[in-house]
Amino acid sequence: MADTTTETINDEKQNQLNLDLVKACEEGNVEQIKSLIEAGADILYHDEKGKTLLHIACEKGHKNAVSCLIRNHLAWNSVDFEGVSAAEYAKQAGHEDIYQDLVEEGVRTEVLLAYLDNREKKPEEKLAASNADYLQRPLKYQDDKLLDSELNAVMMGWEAPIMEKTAKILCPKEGLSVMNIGFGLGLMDEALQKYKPAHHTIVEAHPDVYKHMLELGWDKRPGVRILFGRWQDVLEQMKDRLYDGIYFDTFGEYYDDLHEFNDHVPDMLRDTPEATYSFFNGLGGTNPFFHDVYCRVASIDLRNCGLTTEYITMPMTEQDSEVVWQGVKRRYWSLPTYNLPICRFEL
Ligand SMILES: C[S@@+](CC[C@H](N)C(=O)[O-])C[C@H]1O[C@@H](n2cnc3c(N)ncnc32)[C@H](O)[C@@H]1O
Repeated sequence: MADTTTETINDEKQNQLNLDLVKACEEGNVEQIKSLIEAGADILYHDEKGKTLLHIACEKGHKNAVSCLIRNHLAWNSVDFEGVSAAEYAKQAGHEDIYQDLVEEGVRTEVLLAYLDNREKKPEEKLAASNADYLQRPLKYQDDKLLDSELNAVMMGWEAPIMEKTAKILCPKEGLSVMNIGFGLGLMDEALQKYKPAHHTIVEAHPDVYKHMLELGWDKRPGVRILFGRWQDVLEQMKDRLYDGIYFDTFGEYYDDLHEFNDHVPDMLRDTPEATYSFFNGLGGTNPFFHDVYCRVASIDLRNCGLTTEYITMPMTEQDSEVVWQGVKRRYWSLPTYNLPICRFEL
């Protein structure tokens, strides 16, 4: 049986080490931080609100302490129990340089992880399980929403200004050739049609959405061709022509899938300075820090495909009211701005 007196002494010693480490982080004393970690202080220590050592160092503006904690494997994306990242603590306290350092750290880690992850995955594992699940679940169109059977919002009407602005950039004049992956509520496709494209391919995988498209007569619209199937499965048909504008906005897929799609874009986008690719930039849509990291990661991935990315920032207000999210399981957007990606061939 363990000796309770010894255990109490050990607990007290551990507590003291942890409190000393908190103090060292508050003071930004890097030498002290290092020696306390070596002495066994808990780098994963957090308070009752989930505030980690990284939050403390960020809030106090101790740049060197932040990098020391990261070098000692404290996660760059640590969040408190309310989901607020350490980087946001830095920003809120006016330490923009630390915020940017953490964005850099996040980008480095994510790019590396994505590379390692992709290298290790077999092709069949890359088929996102959640996309297959999603495609089997029934959908319903309700007011200005498209919902799945678990009340996840596949698409919502508040995104209309994003779709309209993007469509105008993708199809700036009549007679162009455009492609949209993911019909949803048809907001993007309606917006593209306003600019009278000569050719308009729509790729859609969900049978309920496809049925809805046929009911609305999309298959009879001039210049429109519908490719029914997962984009992964109809790539060959998608690639049988070139497009001046391409938009990607699917559901139940991950960043990996977007990344994989990006690799195909140069084969389909017309080789002109105006030809544009864009995608729904919902990555990290409920956390400004993760969103910033993902915007940078996406630009790096696209640069590797020979495309430059510029983000146009749009103020977002429509999705602010609680009423908009009534009846929806999860609020997937809460940022005050939307970063609309414009990706073009590097000249
Ligand atoms: C977010 S909605 C698109 C909304 C659309 N941008 C609009 O303006 O209404 C996503 C759409 O992608 C479709 N989708 C999901 N996975 C897909 C895949 N792998 N290939 C093609 N379409 C897919 C969904 O069925 C859904 O209709």
